Amino acid sequence: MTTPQTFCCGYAAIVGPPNAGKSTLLNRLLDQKLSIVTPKSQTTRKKITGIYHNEECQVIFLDTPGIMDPAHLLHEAMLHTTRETLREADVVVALIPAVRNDELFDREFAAHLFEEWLQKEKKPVVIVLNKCDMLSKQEQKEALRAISETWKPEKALAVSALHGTRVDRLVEALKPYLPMDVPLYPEEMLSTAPERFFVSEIIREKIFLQYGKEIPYSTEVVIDEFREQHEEDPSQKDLIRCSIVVERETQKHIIIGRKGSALKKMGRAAREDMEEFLGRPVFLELFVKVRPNWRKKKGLLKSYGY
Ligand SMILES: Nc1nc2c(ncn2[C@@H]2O[C@H](COP(=O)(O)OP(=O)(O)OP(=O)(O)O)[C@@H](O)[C@H]2O)c(=O)[nH]1
Repeated sequence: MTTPQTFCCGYAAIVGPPNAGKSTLLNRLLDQKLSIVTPKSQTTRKKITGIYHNEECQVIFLDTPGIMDPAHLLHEAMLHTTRETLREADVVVALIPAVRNDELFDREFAAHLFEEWLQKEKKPVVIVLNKCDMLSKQEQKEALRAISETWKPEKALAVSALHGTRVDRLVEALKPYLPMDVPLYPEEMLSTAPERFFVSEIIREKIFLQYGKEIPYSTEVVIDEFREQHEEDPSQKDLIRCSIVVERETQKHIIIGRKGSALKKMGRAAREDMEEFLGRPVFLELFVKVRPNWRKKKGLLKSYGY
């Protein structure tokens, strides 16, 4: 039986620079694709809660948008999300990617993360040096030593989120900083975000994967209708109607492609993933809309949930 004396449960925020592997780590920890992963940076725009369970603890992970210099209002809203998420956390996972050059990791970023973000919040910090598959054992040790000596986190460990190396040790490292409490969520629950959120994230992922240059960054995905009808009538598929919002007409043409071919290809890939995620058939309708400069407009950002 779980009692507050034997069980711990709390919030762990995952922070780091864009492309550090935060989403990959979250998906690996939960053994499920909850957060979108692409080789491009800044794919994560909103906070995603993933819930990890074992016999001794429940860790509610909060993924955050990557920390970077804000270029417009959307970036500022993303950084605001990161700041708010840090405040909610009992413990912080600071994800620092290893790099294969003379520095082993980005020292300048790590200094910025600690000095401008983490020291102000005064939360316990576990440093995770991710992408350690890119470094030798010796280099990993050197990097961890340099990090520990400079910023004195509660703990520092090297993992590879991509390959799953030492990811299980992270939960052990976090446990001492979680309050003793009963689980807040039932065991079968992997996230508090609704299905429609994951559906829009799947479309965003496909856009990031298929289109180049500024297109993914100028795009927002809005679910206009999510009609769950398959469960009641198995001859029907669930209907998902969705708008892809871009900033310019030229972007709309690129998204649609010649005779609709690009949109069709992207829609097919998204629908296949959605069906796998939801475990039921989906009819997906996509519309492309132009909303000039949506990333700079407060009202529109708000209506998109930022
Ligand atoms: N070699 C290596 N690559 C990794 C590892 N973890 C993540 N990656 C890659 O790094 C890229 C970025 O991963 P994400 O998980 O999307 O990174 P993120 O920090 O969530 O990115 P943002 O959405 O920009 O905040 C992807 O191409 C991943 O496959 C790792 O342990 N080793």
